Amino acid sequence: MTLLSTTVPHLQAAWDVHPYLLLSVPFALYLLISNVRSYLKLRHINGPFLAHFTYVWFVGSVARGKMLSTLQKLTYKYGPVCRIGPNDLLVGDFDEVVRINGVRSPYVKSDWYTTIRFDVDGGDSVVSLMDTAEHDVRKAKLIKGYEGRGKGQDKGWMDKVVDKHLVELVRLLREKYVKQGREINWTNVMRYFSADVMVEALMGEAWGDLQTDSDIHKFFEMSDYSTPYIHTVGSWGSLRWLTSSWWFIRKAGPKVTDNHGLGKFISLVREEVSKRFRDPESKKGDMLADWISQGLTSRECELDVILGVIAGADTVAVPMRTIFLYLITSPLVYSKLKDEITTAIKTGAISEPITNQQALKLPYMQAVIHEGLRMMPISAFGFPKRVPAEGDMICGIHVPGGTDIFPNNLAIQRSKKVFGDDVDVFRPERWLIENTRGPEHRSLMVRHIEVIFGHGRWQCPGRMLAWVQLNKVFVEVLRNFDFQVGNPRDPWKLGVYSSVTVGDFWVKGVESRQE
Ligand code: HEM
Repeated sequence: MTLLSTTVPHLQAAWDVHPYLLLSVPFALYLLISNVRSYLKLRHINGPFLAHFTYVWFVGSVARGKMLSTLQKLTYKYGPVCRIGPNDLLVGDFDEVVRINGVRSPYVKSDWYTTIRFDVDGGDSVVSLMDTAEHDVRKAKLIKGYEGRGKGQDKGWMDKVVDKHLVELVRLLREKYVKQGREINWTNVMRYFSADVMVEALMGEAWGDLQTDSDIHKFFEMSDYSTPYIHTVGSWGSLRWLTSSWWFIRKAGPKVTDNHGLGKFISLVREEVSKRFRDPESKKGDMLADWISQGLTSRECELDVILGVIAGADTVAVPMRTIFLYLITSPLVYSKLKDEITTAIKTGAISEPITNQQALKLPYMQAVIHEGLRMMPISAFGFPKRVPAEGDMICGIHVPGGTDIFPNNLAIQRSKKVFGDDVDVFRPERWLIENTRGPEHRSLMVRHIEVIFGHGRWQCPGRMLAWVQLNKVFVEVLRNFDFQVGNPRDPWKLGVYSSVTVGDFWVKGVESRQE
């Protein structure tokens, strides 16, 4: 009673002078307690000092866009398990990442996935569906269409979709650039190619980015500025509940009334989907036709077609740029690959365009693609999963329930145990069977590369379409042209926010076709 009667007048006086200061006391106490609780939860796991208490370290590192070198330093300093946030660990052990993401794993998606929501009306595509059972049901309906096994998709469907745009790509390179002696914006032509492939595969007709050599709907303009944003916000645990709330998306997200970007693109997809639901027989043999026949609702179709373009366009264009830079700046590798392609043409081992099956039989080209993916893993770290309530042992360390686990793709792809001591060197020869410890070892190497597509029930359903494009594009451009980098001093602008972005990448091409 005495304490109360002496304290209240003091509080009253403080309130009169500094009301905001007084209000900030409970907030500061809350922050202090929650930081201490966060620290204690994972205090036995090493990582950068700030990462133990706040998201400042993680957010700052992602926003700088230099995640490749950051992850490399972390891996050397802290080993396979490292703390990168108050509730977040990075795991670079291949077996553990495969186990965590396995089909029977009790792990669930981290709420990081909600940052990939884009629908102003509150719908989820397969990737942002948080409930595992709902995700699995949706994915089961999507998978055949994605893999070219759906209704109306014949055996050569994927080859045909890709070939059509390869022909267009070679035409564009020859007519607009090589013949005129103009430098090629490799960033753009690769993304126009993969976008046209993706849109045609999904809805039966491409936008025509390649034909017009332009970002027709300014889709990439939107994705260029949203990629750093999504990754930065996604790494800020306490901010993402706000930015992924339907309220926020409705206020700041894309609108179907927009005349370009994601909003415009959403309205185009809605139009096509509603047309197809009115007349399901109007187009056959694309992913959408299969999904309708699988019983997806029109809302689900809309959301998953939109996701397909977002997930499948620039993702494939990234390795078509990164592998290409490694290739054209490594003369010994370049000439060996050219020789392999020339011999295959002369001996009739490959058709024009090359088929996916034929490409799989070109050992040096397979080596170049795998090594290029290894050097630059498209996303430095993978999508996080949440440890089940009872906790788990990861690499022999106890990890409490509720912790988010990010796969460290870079560490997996630079594993010295699997790839040898020179892991930081671009050396496709390591993939040739005679240089491996035999077929089993080579297949282990391949599985290490494939973690870039995720694993288990969450694995990327578009990876076959991605491989078919990668397997064909280098053969088709190299059988026609020779290339050199436009600006050897500063060949491109690279950003690694987890996803890799490549801008300002110019190359010079000359005719090299021998009839
Ligand atoms: C080299 C190119 C690609 C890479 C590296 C890649 C990588 C990934 C990754 C890491 C995931 C998430 C896995 C997880 O949740 O743990 C994913 C999911 C997904 N990807 Fe890809 N992807 C690529 C190309 C494509 C293409 C071409 C398509 C479309 C044809 C596509 C469609 C999807 C979809 C729909 C999902 C969501 C799957 C689910 O939630 O179960 N991706 N991809």
